[in-house]
Amino acid sequence: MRLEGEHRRSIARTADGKGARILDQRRLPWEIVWVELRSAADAERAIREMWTRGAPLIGATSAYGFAMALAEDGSDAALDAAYHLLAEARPTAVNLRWALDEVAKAVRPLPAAMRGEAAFARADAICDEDVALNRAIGAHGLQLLRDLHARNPGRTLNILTHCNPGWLATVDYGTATASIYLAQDEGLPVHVWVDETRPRNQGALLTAFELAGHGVPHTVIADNTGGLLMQRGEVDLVIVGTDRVTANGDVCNKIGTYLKALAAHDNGVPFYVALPYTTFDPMTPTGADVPIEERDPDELALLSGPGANGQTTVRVTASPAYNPAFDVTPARLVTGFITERGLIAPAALSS
Ligand SMILES: CSC[C@@H](O)[C@@H](O)C(=O)COP(=O)(O)O
Repeated sequence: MRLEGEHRRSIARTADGKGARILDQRRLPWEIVWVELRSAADAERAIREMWTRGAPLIGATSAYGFAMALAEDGSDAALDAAYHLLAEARPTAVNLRWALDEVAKAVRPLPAAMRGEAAFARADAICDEDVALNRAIGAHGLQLLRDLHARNPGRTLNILTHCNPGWLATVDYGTATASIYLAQDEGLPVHVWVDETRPRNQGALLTAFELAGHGVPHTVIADNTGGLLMQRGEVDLVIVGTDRVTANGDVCNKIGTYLKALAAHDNGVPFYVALPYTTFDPMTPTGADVPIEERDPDELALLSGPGANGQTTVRVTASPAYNPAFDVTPARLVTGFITERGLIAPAALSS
């Protein structure tokens, strides 16, 4: 199953302009189901329950949710209530608060009756900008891939990624995947090792779906496999996305990213983080200061998927489970940040 078109747009305004349309990512890759969000409460639920996810897309969804609330009631009280409702939907991705602040900044000076339309316009602009940012990140990452390939032109370039840093996590292109899509489009031989990304399997379900849709050769691996592949020289570089990079360059991303960075460091494999400026958080000093989301242990204890008679769920442990959703990779393990402005060394952030 695939979605066609250069611009796949994982979020857009509904036809009547009063809501937002998202893909229900809980059902991918088995079914493509678009859902209409009609209120801030709908948007908050979709973010909290991960119908929609990925740092930039969470930001875009919250912006539309905020706009829906303001279209209904543009008063200061309604503005503050919607801001807080949405800001608390998920704690780790800084893009959520960034997008809400952008909308609030745009509408606060306006009379209540004008705030709804202005908020929708700002949300649209946030989405358009996200596409442009990812496209620019992709262009810089592509140059990096070309340079690495030129060192060993006879070989396929093996890239390892974690979680879903793709167009499903953004409005289009993705952060880490943008350069991979551009490389594939220009005929550079690439192959992607896709970490399954337990417990929610964003790699096995979402990244693999995206790469297949774009015709990129890829292989899903268990989360524990990357170290072995790196020792064997079968990974040329790692590119991941991020939910927040703090002032000192620490990288908060999906749980398991840190272990990949350690293995990459030990094996001399370059470890890159792709992100737009909206994911930098200069107000938070270090990764230790980032709130790490803890999710329902049943996400770990239960496995679900399509069975012979519809959706099947099985329990895979009889013991208590613990499910922190993100970890922190220290800046010292990061080779570079791939941004819309080019490559940035972690040391450059704190200098
Ligand atoms: C745009 S990519 C960066 C991250 O948002 C992505 O890798 C990630 O960790 C997403 O986590 P999720 O919990 O699925 O929202």
